[in-house]
Amino acid sequence: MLVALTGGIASGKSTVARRLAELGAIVVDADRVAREVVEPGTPALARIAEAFGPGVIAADGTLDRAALGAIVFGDEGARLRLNAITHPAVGERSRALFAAALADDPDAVVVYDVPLLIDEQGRGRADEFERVVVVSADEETRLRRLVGLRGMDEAEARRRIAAQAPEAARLAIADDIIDANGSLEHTIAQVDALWPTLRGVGGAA
Ligand SMILES: CC(C)(COP(=O)(O)OP(=O)(O)OC[C@H]1O[C@@H](n2cnc3c(N)ncnc32)[C@H](O)[C@@H]1O)[C@@H](O)C(=O)NCCC(=O)NCCS
Ligand SMILES: Nc1ncnc2c1ncn2[C@@H]1O[C@H](COP(=O)(O)OP(=O)(O)OP(=O)(O)O)[C@@H](O)[C@H]1O
Repeated sequence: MLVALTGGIASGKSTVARRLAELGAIVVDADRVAREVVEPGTPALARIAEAFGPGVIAADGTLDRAALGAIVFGDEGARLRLNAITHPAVGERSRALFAAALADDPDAVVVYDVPLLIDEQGRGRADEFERVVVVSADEETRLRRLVGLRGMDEAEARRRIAAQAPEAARLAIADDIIDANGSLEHTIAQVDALWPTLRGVGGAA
């Protein structure tokens, strides 16, 4: 079973993914894969340096994430150029990880924690997955978490939210919705109720 877990920034995807892992899922984290594919020496990092200039490479040769973030979250064209470099590499590496997990255990529930499953055109990569779970939280809730819990500057938080598909577009492709506006306990309880249906027992799969 291959499941996509998506949601807007700071909706609570990682929190849900962590719970699913505790319950037995194998989680592949797209943000983490996106870091791996731009490590020093990778073709993607070389292309980023070419496209955005030496200012996005730190003195130690790693990607200066703050510098690149400042460019791409304020400029849609730049963000799409970055996506065009990173997304094929992230997709390829992620698919290899899914295949390895399923080869190891064909009954595994593999969960792909991915913020950008859908794109401006609609379904994006959603059709690659048997189930799409959307973690849903209002924009104001997400903004409060970015500023209050992660210490992000409010303007930066608004720019990041605006750089993603609207909530309605995510909800439109959901097979299952986890409402993450409430308490953590409420979120976890919904994950626990969802899990048997992903395992193919105790409900519609
Ligand atoms: C721009 C970068 C350097 C900023 O790094 P930073 O450490 O500040 O953020 P991090 O990578 O932890 O991402 C945090 C969140 O930002 C959002 N986000 C990241 N990249 C993008 C993007 N291209 N478009 C919209 N939202 C994005 C996601 O919700 C993500 O969970 C980095 O996000 C990046 O390289 N992005 C391009 C790769 C990508 O699309 N990653 C998303 C998963 S495929
Ligand atoms: N009801 C809730 N459900 C989920 N998370 C909650 C809830 N209430 C508060 N939080 C907090 O909100 C934050 C959500 O962050 P989390 O990393 O899970 O989001 P994310 O969607 O993975 O973000 P990103 O797109 O940046 O990776 C966490 O600090 C979590 O503890």
